[in-house]
Amino acid sequence: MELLSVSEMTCADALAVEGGGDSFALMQRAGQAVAAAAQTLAPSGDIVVVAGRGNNGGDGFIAAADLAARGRNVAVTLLCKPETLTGDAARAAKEWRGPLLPFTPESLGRPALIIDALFGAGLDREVKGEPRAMIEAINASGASVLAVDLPSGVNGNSGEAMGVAVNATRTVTFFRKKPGHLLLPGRVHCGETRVADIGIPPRVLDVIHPKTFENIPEWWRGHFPVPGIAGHKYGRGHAVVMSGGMAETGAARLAARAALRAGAGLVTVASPRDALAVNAAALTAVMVREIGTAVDFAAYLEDDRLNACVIGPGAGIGLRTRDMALTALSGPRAVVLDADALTSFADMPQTLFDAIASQPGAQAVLTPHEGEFARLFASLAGRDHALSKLERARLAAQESHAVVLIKGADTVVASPDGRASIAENAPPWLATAGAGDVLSGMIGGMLAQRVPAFEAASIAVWMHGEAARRFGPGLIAEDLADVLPNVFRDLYRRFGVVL
Ligand SMILES: NC(=O)C1=CN([C@@H]2O[C@H](COP(=O)(O)OP(=O)(O)OC[C@H]3O[C@@H](n4cnc5c(N)ncnc54)[C@H](O)[C@@H]3O)[C@@H](O)[C@H]2O)[C@@H](O)CC1
Ligand SMILES: [K+]
Repeated sequence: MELLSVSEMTCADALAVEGGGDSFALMQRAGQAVAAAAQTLAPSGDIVVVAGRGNNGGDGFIAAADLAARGRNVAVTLLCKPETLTGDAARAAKEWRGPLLPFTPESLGRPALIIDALFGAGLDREVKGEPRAMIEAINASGASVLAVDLPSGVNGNSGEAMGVAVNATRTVTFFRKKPGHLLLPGRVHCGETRVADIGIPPRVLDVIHPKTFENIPEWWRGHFPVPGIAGHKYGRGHAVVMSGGMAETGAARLAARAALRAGAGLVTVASPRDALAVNAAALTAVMVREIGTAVDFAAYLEDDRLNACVIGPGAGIGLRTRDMALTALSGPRAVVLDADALTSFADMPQTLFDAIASQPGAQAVLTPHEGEFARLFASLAGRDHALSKLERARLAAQESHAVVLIKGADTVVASPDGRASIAENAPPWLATAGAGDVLSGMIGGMLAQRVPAFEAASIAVWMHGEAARRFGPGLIAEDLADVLPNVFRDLYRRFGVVL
């Protein structure tokens, strides 16, 4: 579940070799894993291996030799002259005694399977010229495509397509996935990604200390909140969700209901007077409390059982929301700032960041979508094309001292301490009005249960995606909270919690 950057993967390889391994043996196992995957993907028909000049191509040669030995009809097309290959790739190429075709799109012919071994972790610039024409031909071929390590053209760290990238049916990577397998558009280019064990001992991770994780239950299970048998509702915390004015109360109610479903012991909607009746009429298990001004809010928050606040959904942009957020941040409680609360600080982000930094025990979570991110972190968003979503989230977390969650189909959560998670379970139909309000409420619910901010946000992101996936197309935001009990039930089973 750890994700390794390209340099961390190089380090893992080096540590495995230092620890008595052999780099060519790693390449052999990588090539054999590719050959095994090829057999499953295309049990019959011709195979063409498109090889580059680096070790990715080396893996391709090993796979070609292995598949030929299994009786498959295989040809290799190589980007350079074989005598210019060096190191392990040169050694792998020597094991190949089958046909070597010219590096032209015509050489592809009409195979059942193309093995893409052109570029892997070593891709370091835009793809142009002959490799570009070859990638375009692979994509137009109609054949199944098995990518070795990464679809050629996809940057392993950022998931960006560097000019052009192979559209793979399946990708086989080695030891651990890389961020580029999960971040968009890389994930789409990968097709289905599988990880092969090539004999790198997991203990190398003790030296590397990876800080990027696939957002899956196995990673956060140690922080998943399970109420104890002798528990009290106050033991599960009390979340407060700030409501906007009369015409904008729905978002806060969505968030409040989600906070309760996510497990908060109690949830209160803090409502301005004009919206009190509409909020009260529409809520049952969620409580309502009149809060007009930041002074009222501060007085209310003197009750230290109120341990998590959600401010932003439908809150309105401007001074009132800013004051409410700063009030929430002035004490030892967890705070989720979303939507309008983020935009309210667009002209004065430093005021927000200073307030978070001075918050005792700082457990703040900011949940921008790309537009809100650009308003709050203008300097990072301006360098948009230079920085990946993962890097932007990390830098924003450092700058704001908060956990920063950048939404999308590849939601990234980053902690000021450098850790980050990437989720890939959100279905396309989760992009629907109000889904973000539900997410901020779920994070509030997790925080109320005293889950640390980074894990609270990551757990909520995964459960939110999972709820949407289970409900299926046609989902509206109101449905999400009601699917959560099923998601909880399965997590309890998965974690061996007795129901
Ligand atoms: N390091 C190891 O021990 C292992 C590495 N393995 C394989 O090795 C791969 C990495 O090998 P390399 O570091 O040799 O890198 P690659 O094989 O990905 O590519 C490097 C070569 O491509 C060139 N190149 C990069 N971008 C280009 C572009 N846009 N246009 C044209 N040429 C470009 C570079 O100049 C270099 O010659 C991995 O992806 C994996 O497939 C596996 O064999 C497992 C073990
Ligand atoms: K590749």
